[in-house]
Amino acid sequence: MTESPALVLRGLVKRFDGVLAVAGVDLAVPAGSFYGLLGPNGAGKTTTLSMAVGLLRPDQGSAEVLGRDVWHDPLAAKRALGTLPDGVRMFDRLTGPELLEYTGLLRGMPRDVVAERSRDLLDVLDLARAGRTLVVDYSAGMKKKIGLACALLHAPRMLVLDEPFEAVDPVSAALIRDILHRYVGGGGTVIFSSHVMAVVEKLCSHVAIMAEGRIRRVGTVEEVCAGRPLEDVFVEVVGGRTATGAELAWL
Ligand SMILES: Nc1ncnc2c1ncn2[C@@H]1O[C@H](COP(=O)(O)OP(=O)(O)OP(=O)(O)O)[C@@H](O)[C@H]1O
Repeated sequence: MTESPALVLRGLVKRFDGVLAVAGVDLAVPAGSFYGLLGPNGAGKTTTLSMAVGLLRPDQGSAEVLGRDVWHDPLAAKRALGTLPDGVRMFDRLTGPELLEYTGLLRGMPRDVVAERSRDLLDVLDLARAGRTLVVDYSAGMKKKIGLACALLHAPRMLVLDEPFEAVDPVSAALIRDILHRYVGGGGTVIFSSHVMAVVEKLCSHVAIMAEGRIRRVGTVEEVCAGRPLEDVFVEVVGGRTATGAELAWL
């Protein structure tokens, strides 16, 4: 792993209706790292990753992918990027193969390369048997997988994935882990958000824990955990809540 950053976020701030969702995020993701972004619901992970990939304009701050500013040089930055956004509508009135073809041609890829890679991705991600089913009729996990296939199609050097394991069955999750592991082994860089501590602990070289729009802990997994389970560190950082038994007495 080289230490020059593949993704640099500087002072990112975002407010929604005056409410701070992201309150000044700085992050340097080293090239060749496998980076996990953790945080409780509403911590600001999706907002941060959306600003990092050019989907949401920050109120302040900047994002750079492999040296290209996402907002000043968007084409170059996006060429180097594969993204799996959360909750962004796909062109889902297409079949999986049609969506991949559309995505590849939009990116200016040769038709035969798109066709070959699409076949590979649909096979590996077990989507080939969905046949002529429209993406709108896919299950939630299948939608994640076709989104991941679209992100990988142009073989980008950096992947930014929002909750890639959400709603995905255990067999597919293992498959996605293998694909990402190989991708990083081949020199790619991944940052992904997740709520699954075990996945982050097992896969990642680095981790950042967000809460209330700020990065609270950051470093290699060994540094952040210092010999403790990641879940314990996470609960300590974000502040755990336990039910005392008095709540929901009516239930
Ligand atoms: N489009 C929006 N309009 C208004 N508020 C928003 C919008 N998007 C996000 N927020 C708010 O910003 C905060 C951060 O949300 P965000 O989706 O980034 O969190 P998250 O860490 O990804 O959460 P989760 O783990 O639940 O997906 C939340 O308080 C959310 O309500």
